[in-house]
Order: sequence, then C-alpha cells, then structure tokens
Amino acid sequence: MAVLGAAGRMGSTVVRAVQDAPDLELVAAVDAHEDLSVVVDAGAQVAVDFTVPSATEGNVHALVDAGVHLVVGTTGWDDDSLARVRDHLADRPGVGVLVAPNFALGAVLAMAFAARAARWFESVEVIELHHPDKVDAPSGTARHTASAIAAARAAAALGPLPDATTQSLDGARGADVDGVRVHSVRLRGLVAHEEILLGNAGEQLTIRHDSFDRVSFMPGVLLAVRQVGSRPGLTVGLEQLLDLA
Ligand SMILES: NC(=O)C1=CN([C@@H]2O[C@H](COP(=O)(O)OP(=O)(O)OC[C@H]3O[C@@H](n4cnc5c(N)ncnc54)[C@H](O)[C@@H]3O)[C@@H](O)[C@H]2O)C=CC1
Ligand SMILES: O=C(O)C1=N[C@H](C(=O)O)C[C@H](O)C1
Repeated sequence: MAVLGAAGRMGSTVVRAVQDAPDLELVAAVDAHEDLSVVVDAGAQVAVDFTVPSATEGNVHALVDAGVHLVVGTTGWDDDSLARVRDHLADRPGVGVLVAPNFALGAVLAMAFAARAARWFESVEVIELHHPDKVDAPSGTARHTASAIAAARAAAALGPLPDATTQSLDGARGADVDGVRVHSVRLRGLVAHEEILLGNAGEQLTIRHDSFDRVSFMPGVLLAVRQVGSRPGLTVGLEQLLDLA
C-alpha cells in the first residue's frame, strides 16, 4: 500500500491506521514534490490519495497507467473530472478507483438519510462546519449531500425550494448546489461536521453528523482499500460498499 499526502492531517492518520492493520503493508509514503515512481517501484497494489484538489486527478491518471488501484478521499472532483477517470479506466480493465467525499460511516449514513427524507419536506438547507485550515468550500461532503437531495426532489417531481429572498448581500444565502443552498462555517476547534435541515409547516427534521477526530474516517478508508481491487472501474461514494446506494 502507498499513501499520497502522507505528511498531511489525513495522510498521516492513514499511515498510522495502515501500520496498525495486520493484513496491510505500507510500502510507500509520498508527499508534495516527491516522484510517484516510488509508489510503483515499491510494488504498491493500492494507493490512498489525501492530497489537494489541484493534484489529485493527475495522481490518479498516473497511477492508473501503472496499474495501481486507488482510494481517493481528496475533494474537488466534479462530473467532468470523474468522467475523465471513467474513460481512462475503460482502457485499463481490472484497475479500480474509488472516490469518496467522506469515509466516516456516520457521514455516509447522514447523506443517505437526508436523500431518503428529502421528498417529504418542502424546504431543505445544508450547513457544513470545518476547521479553518480547510482549503475548499463548500465541502465535498456537502456538495454530494446537496446533489443527492436535489436528485431525490427531482425524482419526486418537487419544484424549486421556497425562498422569497430577492435582495441580499452577496453570499448571504450560501452557495447554490443543484438548487439546494449550502452554507460553510470555518471555526478553530472544529474538525468536520454537517447538518441537514429539513422543514415543513410546523416541523423540522435535523440530521447532524460530527467527526471529532480523523480516526473517524479510518474504518471507511480501510474498507475501501480492502475492496477496491475487486471493483474494477470507477466507484463514487462509500455508500456503494455499504449497501446504501
Ligand atoms: N474523504 C474524506 O473522508 C476526507 C477528505 N478530506 C479531504 O482530503 C484532502 C486533504 O485534507 P487534509 O489532510 O486535511 O489536508 P492537508 O493539507 O493536511 O494535507 C494534504 C497533504 O498533501 C500534500 N500534497 C500536496 N500536493 C501533493 C502531491 N502532488 N502529491 C503528494 N502529496 C501532496 C501536502 O503537502 C499535504 O501534506 C482535502 O481535499 C480534504 O477535503 C479530508 C478529510 C476526510
Ligand atoms: O477537509 C476536511 O477536513 C474534510 N473534507 C472532506 C469534505 O470536504 O467533505 C470530508 C470531511 O468533511 C473533512
């Protein structure tokens, strides 16, 4: 196994988790400005990428070419970048790539519950709350959550969300992800948190998940590492491995 972004907050946690896993062997730990050839030279079968949005797609294509399976937690993926990986994998049968915006089991369940509930509520908004060193907003998890909610609303033929706001300071209503408003909080002391607010006349359902420590992501990462080699092609979302899709 290899870890890319090994010096980072997530990468260093993955390194420790792999070292503690009796069935896995860490053969390469790579950070910025190091050549990816060390991954291949070390004989890694699977690489885990927790780097930066500007580097992750390049890492994936380079290692797919070398026949290495990938588990990707780095955010910044969109339909176009995922499509490029899917196309590339069509030329590399047998290689698997799993991209997931969140590996915490509770976060994946929160997303699934929100998508399930969405059709029964008139209003919904997503709030993600993170440590202030996070470089992207909104979080990959919030984007994934909002897209799944929007798809569920569309499938139920629900119209646009009610919102009479016509004038506001730029950004006051958050970002628009497929028609769903997403708000990003950055606060020292936080790790990774998400709240989905669903409203009807006279009632509110709040679905909240908190990662208090990055160890929360490790069971999902290790599950993906163990399964990615038997899932050729592109898999998006840990929910695909949890019978939740
Ligand atoms: N899917 C999930 O469950 C989770 C995803 N994330 C995402 O993972 C990514 C990393 O998050 P953090 O660890 O907090 O960031 P971080 O900034 O602590 O770590 C990123 C590391 O990647 C290194 N790096 C940059 N370019 C590189 C390259 N080309 N090759 C190898 N290493 C490179 C940096 O030097 C740094 O050590 C972010 O996109 C974040 O949103 C974070 C937590 C959970
Ligand atoms: O940067 C983080 O910390 C996290 N990033 C991921 C995201 O953007 O969704 C997952 C989790 O929220 C932690």
